[in-house]
Amino acid sequence: MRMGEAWDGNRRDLDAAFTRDYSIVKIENLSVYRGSYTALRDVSFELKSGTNVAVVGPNGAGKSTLVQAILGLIPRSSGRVEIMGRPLEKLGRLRSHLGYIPQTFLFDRTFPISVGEVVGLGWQQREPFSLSRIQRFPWQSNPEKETAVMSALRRVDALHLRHRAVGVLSGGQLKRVLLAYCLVMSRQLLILDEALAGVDVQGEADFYTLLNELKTEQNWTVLQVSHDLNMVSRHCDRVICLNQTLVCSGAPDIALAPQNLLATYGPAFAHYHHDH
Ligand SMILES: Nc1ncnc2c1ncn2[C@@H]1O[C@H](COP(=O)(O)OP(=O)(O)OP(=O)(O)O)[C@@H](O)[C@H]1O
Repeated sequence: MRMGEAWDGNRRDLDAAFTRDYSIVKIENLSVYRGSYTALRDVSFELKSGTNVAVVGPNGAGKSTLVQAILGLIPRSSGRVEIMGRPLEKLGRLRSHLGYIPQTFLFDRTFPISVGEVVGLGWQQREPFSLSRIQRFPWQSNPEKETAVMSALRRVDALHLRHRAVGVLSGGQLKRVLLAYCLVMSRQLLILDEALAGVDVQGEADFYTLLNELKTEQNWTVLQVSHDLNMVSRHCDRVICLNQTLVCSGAPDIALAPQNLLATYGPAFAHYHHDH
């Protein structure tokens, strides 16, 4: 049973998504202009259910642009994005099955909201169209939600932070809390955009281990932008090398082979590789 199992009118789509080799994301000929600049050109790939896929590439390669286009946060110039078998524009309530942890999570650190309350924001009722007691009196406590929040925080080893103000958390603690926010409801796809930037080496390794455990338990498909090729090669199933266009993709030992890294990062990589 997946944590935070949710009611959804699109049950058939979800059942399909639980089976292996189901296509969670399908990108066809995606191009994105940012102003007059072509940030992404003619990118196509598919993500299968239950895989942990990294997007790597140099600064300005279009990695965040790709993630934002998949989430529908920025417009596409051309091409098609399908999520769970549906065009992005027709995702409807299935959108709640996407979890996203951005590169930077900017908020007012003096805002008085606790960790438990933040995670609770990710929880939704099972029957959204019925006027339940909770919807009529949203300030009243909801035992189902409390249980879901506690079990998500426990799973990311952050239950002890539950009553702490979110503004006082360290970078690593905040990332765990955001992961709990994603975990409190059933999700299919988790997108992380350099989510571990600024987290120390041990924290990063622990987070990757936790992410892979959750991927197996929850059958999450994970798409993560990362600059840490070492972590990527150890923890991801597939790697997509991007530099404005898709340079290559495949298992880490193939995609991260020196000739592919040279094609992705250019001569600067050759110097780096030589010096280390
Ligand atoms: N809002 C914007 N307006 C105009 N150009 C932008 C905008 N955002 C990004 N760009 C440009 O699009 C290109 C791709 O940027 P993007 O942030 O997707 O790269 P990235 O691979 O995520 O880089 P990094 O590794 O540095 O985070 C860059 O040349 C960037 O300058």
